[in-house]
Amino acid sequence: MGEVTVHALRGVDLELHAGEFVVVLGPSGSGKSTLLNILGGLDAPTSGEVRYDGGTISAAVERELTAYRRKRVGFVFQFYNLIPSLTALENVALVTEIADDPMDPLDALRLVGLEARNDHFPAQLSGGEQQRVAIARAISKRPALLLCDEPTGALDIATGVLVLEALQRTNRETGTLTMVITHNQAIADMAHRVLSIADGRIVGDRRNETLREPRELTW
Ligand SMILES: Nc1ncnc2c1ncn2[C@@H]1O[C@H](COP(=O)(O)OP(=O)(O)OP(=O)(O)O)[C@@H](O)[C@H]1O
Repeated sequence: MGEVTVHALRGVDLELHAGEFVVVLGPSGSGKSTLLNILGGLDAPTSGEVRYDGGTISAAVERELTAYRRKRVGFVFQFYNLIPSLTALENVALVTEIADDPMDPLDALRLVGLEARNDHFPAQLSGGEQQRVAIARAISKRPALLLCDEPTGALDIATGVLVLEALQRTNRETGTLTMVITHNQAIADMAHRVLSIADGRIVGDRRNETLREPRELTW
């Protein structure tokens, strides 16, 4: 940034495995979003490599990167980014129409428990329900990787738990590698694996022996 050099990440070395539910914890500015954006092909590292399924994403040309994002990666952000003039089902169908081997959009909504609300517009849904539609949309293309940046950041506990349950169910039933960035330490207890980031470095990488269900979490 002009005269100032910002090191968002410093020598991150990480291997992620199919089917894992990974929570990434770290203070504000520690590099969590940067890591997620690099893994998702939204940002490119200035040095180093990102490998996926035998290929190198960091060296990919823009067209390949677009294909990687479109086919392999689902994104869920803190604010749901639904299209207000489309119903829940149509928001999901927007993605399934351009995917290679998508789910039926109604099946995706069923996975997040919102099948009955399929013809409702975002304004007719609560924040947590909108986030579950965003999850259905992200998983409907059957991504290998589901990247979630503070998915419960804007929600109260009860609603956040429903969103976490939807993420857990899709991880279990579809085997999608799910990565959830959060400030919220409590969420770590439902993850297979917990990464801690501080000052651009991975300072912790542990596995939970026993997992807690989302409804057992409190914060
Ligand atoms: N586009 C950018 N240009 C310049 N600096 C950036 C940019 N994006 C991130 N940074 C800096 O990189 C560092 C890591 O930012 P990042 O957003 O990855 O952190 P974070 O852990 O996700 O933080 P938060 O929890 O607040 O979202 C911060 O110092 C941030 O200011």
